Amino acid sequence: MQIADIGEVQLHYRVDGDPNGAPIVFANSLGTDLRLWDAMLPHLPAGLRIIRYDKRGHGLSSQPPAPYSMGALVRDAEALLDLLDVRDCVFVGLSIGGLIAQGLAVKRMDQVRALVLSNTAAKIGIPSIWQDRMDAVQQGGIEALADATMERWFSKSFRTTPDHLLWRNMMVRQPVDGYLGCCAAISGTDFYTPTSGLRLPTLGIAGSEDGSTPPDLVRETIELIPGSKFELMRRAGHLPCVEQPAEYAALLRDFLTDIGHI
Ligand SMILES: O=C(O)CCC(=O)CC(=O)O
Repeated sequence: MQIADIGEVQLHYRVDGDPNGAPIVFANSLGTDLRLWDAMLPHLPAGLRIIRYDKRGHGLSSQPPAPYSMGALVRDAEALLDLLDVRDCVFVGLSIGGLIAQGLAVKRMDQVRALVLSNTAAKIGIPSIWQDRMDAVQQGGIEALADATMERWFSKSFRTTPDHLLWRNMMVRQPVDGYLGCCAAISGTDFYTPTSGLRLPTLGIAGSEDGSTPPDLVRETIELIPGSKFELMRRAGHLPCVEQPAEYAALLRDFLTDIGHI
């Protein structure tokens, strides 16, 4: 467990794998912390320097008051990678993590050599949906959204297993300011134009039962980047690295091999 003091906030992060290996960075979704990747990590190939972190307002990172801007979330990732002296990483971003990935790739070509945009889009939802969610949380806490969220996050079959309750618990334990702050950041973000200008190897991953960022939405963003590859994971929801960790890692391994990162 490590903490990076980047001035405005302190970010909790972890480094696993080979400290001298090729860097791969993971940014997780709304309402989750860096344990999102726990089950998938052991399936990754050897020789990678694996970095993951809790974005502001999540996990063990600082909890500044809401709202947050996407600019601040991108700056946090940028500062963490500078602190860890990371260049030419593969940045894997899931959902809001994928928005951070797009923003960082546009800003810091020296830090990011390739992208994995997982269960994400250039624009997620519309402001009225995010406002409704923020209103619900302000009235009833994150608990008020939890059951509906599980239906978007997980496939029908995964929801019949008790495992999904761990993720429900994780969601409702996130700081309210962190959840609200990130909702505001997503609501205010439309990366359609900057992402259209990206020219770097990109893999898109979608889940066939994703109720948050459905496959067509993910595909539309991936197709903005020439030469990108799109993979659909069947019988998976919004968090395929949880539901199908070995299959998810296999997609990453093939992509890392294709681009010569391993
Ligand atoms: O998961 C995210 O980071 C944002 C997208 C979303 O709507 C998640 C959810 O369904 O709660």
